Amino acid sequence: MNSSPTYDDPGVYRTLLESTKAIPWKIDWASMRFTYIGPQIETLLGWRQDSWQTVNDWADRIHESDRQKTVDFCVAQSMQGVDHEADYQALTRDGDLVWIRDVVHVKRHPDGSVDCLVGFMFDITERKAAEDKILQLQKELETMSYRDALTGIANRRMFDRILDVEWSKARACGEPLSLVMLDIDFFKQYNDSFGHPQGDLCLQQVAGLLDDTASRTRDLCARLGGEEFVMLLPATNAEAAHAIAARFARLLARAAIPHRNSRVDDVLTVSIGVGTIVPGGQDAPEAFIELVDRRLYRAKGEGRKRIVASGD
Ligand SMILES: Nc1nc2c(ncn2[C@@H]2O[C@H](COP(=O)(O)OP(=O)(O)OP(=O)(O)O)[C@@H](O)[C@H]2O)c(=O)[nH]1
Repeated sequence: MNSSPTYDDPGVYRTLLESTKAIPWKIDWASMRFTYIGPQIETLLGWRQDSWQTVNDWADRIHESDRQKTVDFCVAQSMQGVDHEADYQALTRDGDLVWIRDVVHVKRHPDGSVDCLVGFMFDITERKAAEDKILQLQKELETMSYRDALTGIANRRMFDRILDVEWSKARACGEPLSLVMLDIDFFKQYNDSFGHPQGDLCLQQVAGLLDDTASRTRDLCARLGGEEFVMLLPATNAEAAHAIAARFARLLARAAIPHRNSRVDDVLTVSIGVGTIVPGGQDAPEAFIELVDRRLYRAKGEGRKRIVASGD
């Protein structure tokens, strides 16, 4: 290996190159051998400077999950004479991994054929770790922004998104889509008699029962806000939707959550509106939600603790 750089003023350039954190290198294209690599490589990866002889030494020290695609990419770009950058994980002598960004300039002969490659390796481990952290946080944030913080089930935002998707699917397949909307009866009085923290626990319990009720993979339970919940039931006809609403009411009755200040029972009850639609060209999800909501409020008006599944 010839480790002396071939520059006009080797002394100055050498000092500059070897004092940067980036690691300079040069590969002769015809022989595929390193003609130079900065001594800093030993500090970064542990491999001695004179152990970098051929491109195979470079390829062998790339983690196997990145090796083939990095080598293929760099060779293809170099053959086309295109400057390029490659990010990959390099293996240190101790078996650790370091993220490297290799920035490569392709030097060509006057006839256009490749003469040599010159480049810099940058240690981007910290940057990658920060990027990974940001991605992870973004994912968490996205998940959180679709979940109701109190109950852990989907929130209104998620419901709106899924409804859009299921609506299109139902329209395309001519399938029925059902909604069960429910609201706890006299929940203000529940909070007043048991306190807000107990009210929160009660909402969590109701959410759990909803989850138990609508168990098919495409079913979605969501908290729309306050003490109002919804079950979105794809490929479910009116009869089945009514049966599911009734099943929830049964599960809630079995849970027998005491509610001494309710005016309809001595346990927690709900009022429920149910609707089913096979969406056609003119139908809009908003109008369907409003219809089911009106049924829910009719259930309230007609005495609560009941299911209304028909009428406007
Ligand atoms: N504990 C708790 N209470 C909530 C939450 N969100 C809304 N509420 C309460 O739910 C109650 C809803 O009251 P209303 O809209 O009057 O309804 P209601 O008392 O259930 O009466 P009806 O629906 O007519 O049977 C209010 O007292 C709100 O403070 C929450 O996250 N936690």
